[in-house]
Formats: sequence, C-alpha cells, structure tokens
Amino acid sequence: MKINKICCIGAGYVGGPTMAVIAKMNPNIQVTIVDINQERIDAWNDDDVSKLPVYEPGLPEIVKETRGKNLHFSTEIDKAIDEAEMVFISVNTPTKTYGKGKGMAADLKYVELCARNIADVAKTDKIVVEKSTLPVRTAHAIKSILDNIGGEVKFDILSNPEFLAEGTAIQDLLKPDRVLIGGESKEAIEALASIYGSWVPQDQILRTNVWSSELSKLTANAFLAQRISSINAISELCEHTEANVSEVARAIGMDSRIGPKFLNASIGFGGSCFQKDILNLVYIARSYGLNEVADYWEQVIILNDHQKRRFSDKLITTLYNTVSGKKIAMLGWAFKKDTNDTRESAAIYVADHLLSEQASIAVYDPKVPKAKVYADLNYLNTRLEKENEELVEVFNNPYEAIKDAHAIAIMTEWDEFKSYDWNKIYNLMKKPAFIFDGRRLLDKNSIEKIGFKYFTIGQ
Ligand SMILES: NC(=O)C1=CN([C@@H]2O[C@H](COP(=O)(O)OP(=O)(O)OC[C@H]3O[C@@H](n4cnc5c(N)ncnc54)[C@H](O)[C@@H]3O)[C@@H](O)[C@H]2O)C=CC1
Ligand SMILES: O=C(O)[C@H]1O[C@H](OP(=O)(O)OP(=O)(O)OC[C@H]2O[C@@H](n3ccc(=O)[nH]c3=O)[C@H](O)[C@@H]2O)[C@H](O)[C@@H](O)[C@@H]1O
Repeated sequence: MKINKICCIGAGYVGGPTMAVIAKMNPNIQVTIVDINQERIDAWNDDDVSKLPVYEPGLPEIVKETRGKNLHFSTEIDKAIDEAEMVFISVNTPTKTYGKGKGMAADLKYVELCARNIADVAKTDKIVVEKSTLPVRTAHAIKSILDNIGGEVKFDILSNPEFLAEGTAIQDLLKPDRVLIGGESKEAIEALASIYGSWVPQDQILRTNVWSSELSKLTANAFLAQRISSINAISELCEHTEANVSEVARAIGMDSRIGPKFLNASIGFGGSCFQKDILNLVYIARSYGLNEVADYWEQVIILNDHQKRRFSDKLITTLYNTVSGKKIAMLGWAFKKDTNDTRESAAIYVADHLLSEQASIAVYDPKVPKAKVYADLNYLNTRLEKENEELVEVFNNPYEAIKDAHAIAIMTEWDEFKSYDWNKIYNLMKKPAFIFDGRRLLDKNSIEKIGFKYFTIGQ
C-alpha cells in the first residue's frame, strides 16, 4: 500500500520535528500538520524560521527546505484528515488533573477527541498511527471509537511511539537507534515501515504486537529516568563521604554492562514526559493489583522530588538559613539545554520554594521568554500570583540578572554559561558570593580561586 498523503494531528514538540523529517526524507509524500491552536500554526508558518514555536537545533533549516512544497501547517483539521491515507495522532497526553486517576493516569481526552474527529470525517480507509505516548491497551479504545462511529470505513491502528529527546530531536530522528511499529495488519505495518525505510535501515525498524509497542515506550522512559534517580541517589551519598559522583559515574560507566550514558547527576530530571510516563506506569500496575511493581517505579519519582528539594534546602541553609529579601540569580529555566521547553523544569520547583521563603528571583535563560517564566510559576502556585510579579524579574542579559545577587543557582546546562566572565560576575555580586551548580557545569577549582563559595551536586 503506497501512502501519498499524511496528516498529523498535533503540531507540538513531537509532531513538528517528526513530520518535518518525514517530509524531508519522502519528497513524494504530502505531509500536513494540523492543530487546534491557531497561534501555534501561525508561528510554524512564520516567514522568519527563527520564530518557530519549537526551538530545536537543525529544525529551521528543514522547515525552510520543505514548507510549502510537501510540508504544510494548517488549522483545517477535517480537510487534512479526509485527504490523508495515514493519520498520526501526536497530541499531548498529560497527567490527569481531575477525577479518577488524578495526579497519576494519563489524560486521554485529547486522543479520544482525535479518534472521534477521524471517525466523523473519514470517507475512505485510514491507517491511524498512535505517535503520542499512551497507556498500554489504548489502541483498543481508539479502535472501538473508530469502528463504532466510523461507518463503513476500515481503520487499521498502529502504535509508533517516538523516542526523540528535545534539544537533539533532529539528530535523533535522522539517526534513530530504532523505530518501533506495533500493529495487527501486516499491510499497514509495512506501509509505515516503508516511509521510515527512506532513511532508516530495515533491521532497525522493529515490528511487534500493538501492546508490546505501547508498553515499550513507557518502559524505555522509566528505565532512562531510573538511571538518573539512581545516580542522583548516589550523589547524596557522595556529599557525605567525600566521594565525587563524576568519578563514580565514570568508574561504573566503563563497565560495558552499565554503559556511560545518562549518568549525569543533576538537580533532578524535568521535561514533559519522564514523570508523566512513570506515574502512568505506576497507575497501570496498581490497576492490575501489582503493588510491588508500582512501588518499585514510584520510588524513581520520590527520589527525583527529593533531589529538587534538597538542592533548594541546601541553598537556603548555606545562606545562613534565610533567603528573605535576598536576590538569587537563576541561570537557566528550560528543563535542559537546547530547548525552549520548560515543562516540569526543576527550576520552577526551586524558584517556588525560594519564593515561599521570600527570596527575590532574577532569571536568565537564552531561549525562554519572560511571559513563560511567570506562567510557569503562576500555574504551580496561584496563591503567590500577585507577589510573584514583584519578586520575580526576568532578564535578557545574564550580567544584569546577576548584579547584586547573593547567590547564583545554575539550573540548565546551557554551554554559554561556561564561557561567561566569572571574574566580572564575582565583582557584580554581594559578598560572600555563592554559586549552587545544579548541573556540575563549572570547574570547582577555578571558580573557587576567583573567590566564590561553590557548591555542586555529588561532591
Ligand atoms: N516532547 C517530547 O520530547 C516527546 C513527547 N512524546 C509524546 O508525544 C505526545 C505529544 O507531545 P508534545 O509534542 O510534547 O506535546 P505538545 O503539547 O507540544 O503538542 C501537542 C499539540 O496537540 C494539539 N492538540 C491537542 N488536542 C488536539 C486536537 N483534538 N486536535 C488538534 N490538535 C490538538 C495541541 O494544541 C498541541 O499543539 C505526548 O503523548 C508525549 O508524551 C513522545 C516522545 C518525546
Ligand atoms: O518521551 C519523551 O518525551 C522523551 O523523554 C526523554 O527525552 P527528553 O525529556 O526530551 O530529554 P532527556 O535528554 O531525556 O532529559 C530529560 C531530563 O533528564 C535530565 N538528565 C538527563 C540525563 C542525565 O544523565 N541526567 C539528567 O539529569 C535532563 O537534564 C532533563 O531534565 C527521553 O530521553 C526520550 O527518549 C523520550 O522520547
């Protein structure tokens, strides 16, 4: 079965980059990305590709090359679904904030709306591809909606989870470790496999049943996050024993069974997925009565929350047990470098804690605008909304953010922070000048030589 037209519902951090790469690698396929958010679609269509809604190295070049040729961004959802032979669902699946499973289960309302939309509109057979991360057995619910509303039209459901990481999305998409396709219909699986086959070697395209595919995505994220919580747990022990967590990570990472990646001790993982997907896994395990399994994975989140909290606790106790009225400069707000995404960023939680102790916060991030910082804080804690406006300042220049600060907290590992004039920064600050390096980014010896009091994770 040859696919000529693809529709992707959801023009976000996954839908945008993934479809841009599919379009680039398949010039004969017309790809239309649709979204209900007009502002987002307008930004994707902006002539100035530096204004795309998703900041991702390498993405502007691909959008420039393909947009208007075989890549299109639109709010005409029904039209795009109707015309396509293959429809990807790439909408958000956040943790539920209400009702049964509140705070744990994935909220599938957006996915269900997409399924209903496809069923209402489709006049010809469609392959529907789950690109969103979904709880195991969701394909069953989607199929049931499609078959019950969709009349005579035949729907094949595939699970094709995405493994890209933000900040390296284009490289991850161009050279994936593997592509995973779960499904029942061999014809549908091969139709999707041939699209990826334009650039991914066939032996890296795995075919499984739908349930294995859905569960593999949650499992991959749980394993990755587990490694971070594992090294972060050891980082706390290092701080009490004069061991150095980087040396420990290097020593264990050279064991080929363990491997060197994902062993950077940090202020705690952020991002829209690790926490959400583990909570979802925990919820699913509990719903089958598997309490030991659920408790095991829940500990990854408990440790991560502990890591964020102990960072801000350390800052407060070191500043003589009070930050009230003191200016703390926060370098970085995004959840990792090379993205403008701030979802679940550790910076938000640390700032919130410091604000509750009446500190004033000065934020600088190369890619995060002022409005986003305020929105993140107000979302977390509406009670502080009025005070936040006065206590939080966001700067376009790091030196202005740091001027007169008592302490700097490094929240994101942006490369540019390493090349700052730290002598100049020292002179701009109140004394003693403290640095709390949540990313192990700076060299302790050279920073201390300048006169700073330097603290980092795991040392
Ligand atoms: N962000 C990431 O790095 C990764 C995310 N994922 C998964 O991919 C899915 C999407 O994530 P993101 O792209 O980060 O989310 P996002 O929030 O950036 O984008 C989702 C988009 O879907 C749109 N949308 C929601 N309901 C819609 C509807 N009924 N019709 C049309 N558009 C609708 C929203 O307006 C939004 O623009 C999630 O399930 C996530 O877990 C998977 C791998 C990586
Ligand atoms: O499902 C998803 O959304 C994606 O989640 C992660 O990707 P992402 O969250 O974009 O970024 P990561 O590089 O995994 O970083 C996540 C968080 O962990 C932190 N981290 C990462 C690695 C490490 O060694 N230490 C560490 O603290 C990062 O700073 C960041 O806050 C996975 O790496 C992707 O494979 C997956 O597709």
